[in-house]
Amino acid sequence: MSFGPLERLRASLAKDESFRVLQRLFLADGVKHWKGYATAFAFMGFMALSTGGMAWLMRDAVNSIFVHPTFWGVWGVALGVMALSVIKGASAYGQNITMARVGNRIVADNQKKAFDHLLGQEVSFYAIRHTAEISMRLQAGANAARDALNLVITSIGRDLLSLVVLVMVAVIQDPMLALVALVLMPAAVIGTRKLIKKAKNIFRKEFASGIKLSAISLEVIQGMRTVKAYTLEDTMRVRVHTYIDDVERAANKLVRTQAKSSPLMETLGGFAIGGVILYAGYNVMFAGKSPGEFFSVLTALLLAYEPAKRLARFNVDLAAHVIGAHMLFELLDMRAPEAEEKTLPDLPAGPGRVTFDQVEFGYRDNEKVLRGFDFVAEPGQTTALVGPSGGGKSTVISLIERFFTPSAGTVAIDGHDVTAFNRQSVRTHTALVSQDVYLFSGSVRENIGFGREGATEEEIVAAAKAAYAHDFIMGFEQGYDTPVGEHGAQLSGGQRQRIAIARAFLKNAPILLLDEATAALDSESEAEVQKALQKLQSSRTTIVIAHRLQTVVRADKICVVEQGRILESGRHDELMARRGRYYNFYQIQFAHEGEAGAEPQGEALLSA
Ligand SMILES: Nc1ncnc2c1ncn2[C@@H]1O[C@H](COP(=O)(O)OP(=O)(O)OP(=O)(O)O)[C@@H](O)[C@H]1O
Repeated sequence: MSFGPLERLRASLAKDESFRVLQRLFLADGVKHWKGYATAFAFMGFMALSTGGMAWLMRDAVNSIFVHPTFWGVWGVALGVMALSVIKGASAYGQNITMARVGNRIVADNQKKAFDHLLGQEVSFYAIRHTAEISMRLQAGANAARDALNLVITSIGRDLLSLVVLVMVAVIQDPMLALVALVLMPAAVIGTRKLIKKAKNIFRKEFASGIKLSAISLEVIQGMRTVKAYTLEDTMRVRVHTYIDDVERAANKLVRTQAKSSPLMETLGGFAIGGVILYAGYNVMFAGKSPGEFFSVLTALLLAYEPAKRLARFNVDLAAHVIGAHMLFELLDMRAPEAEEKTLPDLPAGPGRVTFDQVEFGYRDNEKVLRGFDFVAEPGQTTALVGPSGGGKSTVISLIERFFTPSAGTVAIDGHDVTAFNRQSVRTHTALVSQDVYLFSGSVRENIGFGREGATEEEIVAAAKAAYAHDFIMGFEQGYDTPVGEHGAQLSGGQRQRIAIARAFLKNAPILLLDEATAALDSESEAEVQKALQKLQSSRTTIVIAHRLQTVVRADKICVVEQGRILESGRHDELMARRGRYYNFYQIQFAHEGEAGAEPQGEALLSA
């Protein structure tokens, strides 16, 4: 993976980043849901007060049983505790439900926001990032954003409030007694600080290993046929197991680090209770104090124990969520060039004349793929691009689609430089059938229907007929409702291609871009599709890339593309007469036919 998520996280998650991530979370999501959080907070307040009330009642419980036993006193205290427990139970329920609903909304909002942002990214964004990393940021990142907010709210609302109320109860009952216990509290919190840094590092490692694991397992599953065909099971097993072991190791390390806060708190908590028993026992036995206060403080302490423990671990737990939320924010902060240019005007409608003027382009610095590329594709004509593999033919189509932007020169449609218009409007002028047909899980009908929103059943069927797909679709038991499977896996290569052609026909755009669009068809289907294409071509600009010369001999213009330039162009006969590069290709491709100039029948590739 070229991305190196661990390195990026380490570099960007600076010391005060936790604070900034939290601040952003609160401003972006917390404020928006303030009503939900206020409700949850109110429930937590009730929880804290009822908990404090219980501790308070312990004094009366002990005194009314042991010191001044009265019938009504015992009843009063018992009913009081029951009433408080009902309030506490109801508040806990209310708080959980409210927090969960707000939390789920935050996850959904963030996922929508992140997904919309992904739609606005350029094609090149996806070329350098693994699907697993993007989906991890989308899933785990949104969950972490919710968990970070919830942790902060519950820590303040439930734990801190409970602690404050309980401490107040203890202080009111016996200030000295409370003091003895409270001295040890800050020590526990300070003790966990060292653990936080360690936990953050481990979290980062766990995330990075998790991304790698899901990336490699996704690849292996998707490439299972290749794995099996080349008996790569053992190689892949070793690879995947290594990553699983890494994740396991990080998880174990994390648990060890987190668990370190427990003995600290247990010990210090025990010391606090021991101190209270010593001091209070001495007071009750020798200073004549009532045991009620002692029990009340002890109960307050015991009840304070859990929230205090959680608060001491607060920072350690928060570290994980902050790192996750940071991953989501990183995704949201990346520029989304396609979304940003929505303000650019729409490309005006026109016949669809495509021109390239001295276009330079490279995917990598210092590696030019197109060099001074000049090219014209006229409306109503078919222009074919032929030439050796890697010459830059598909790149020409990518530039017309504005998947990439030239570094110099101009790509224009009807004389308008495409970079001056928003990409969506440029793409409404084009219908693309590329080498790798991509079908989405769903029915045949849906997949053809993606060509044009709101297309009628008749239009879909007409497009399928034109693409020579109707007959095989009707051969399926479920007809147009037949599921195509993941990436169209339940169809043959030729069937997938015909569905993609039907989709492009349905789009009915002025510029038709066919990149090896009929390569997977048998000769008979190809001849039929070619006939349909010829009908369509009369009213639009068609640009065809083909390795099989059979598909292009009738083109209005054939351009030979090699090393990012057009070497020669013209009609088949003209190029043959010129006896140049095209003539050579032709000779090589049809060498087995014996004589040059014979009608092409072979399917050899142009691989000179
Ligand atoms: N996304 C990409 N990132 C980096 N380099 C790329 C990318 N796509 C293509 N290239 C490189 O650009 C060059 C031209 O590729 P292109 O796909 O345009 O060639 P082509 O003529 O269509 O080849 P083919 O006939 O094999 O499909 C090749 O050297 C290829 O390695």
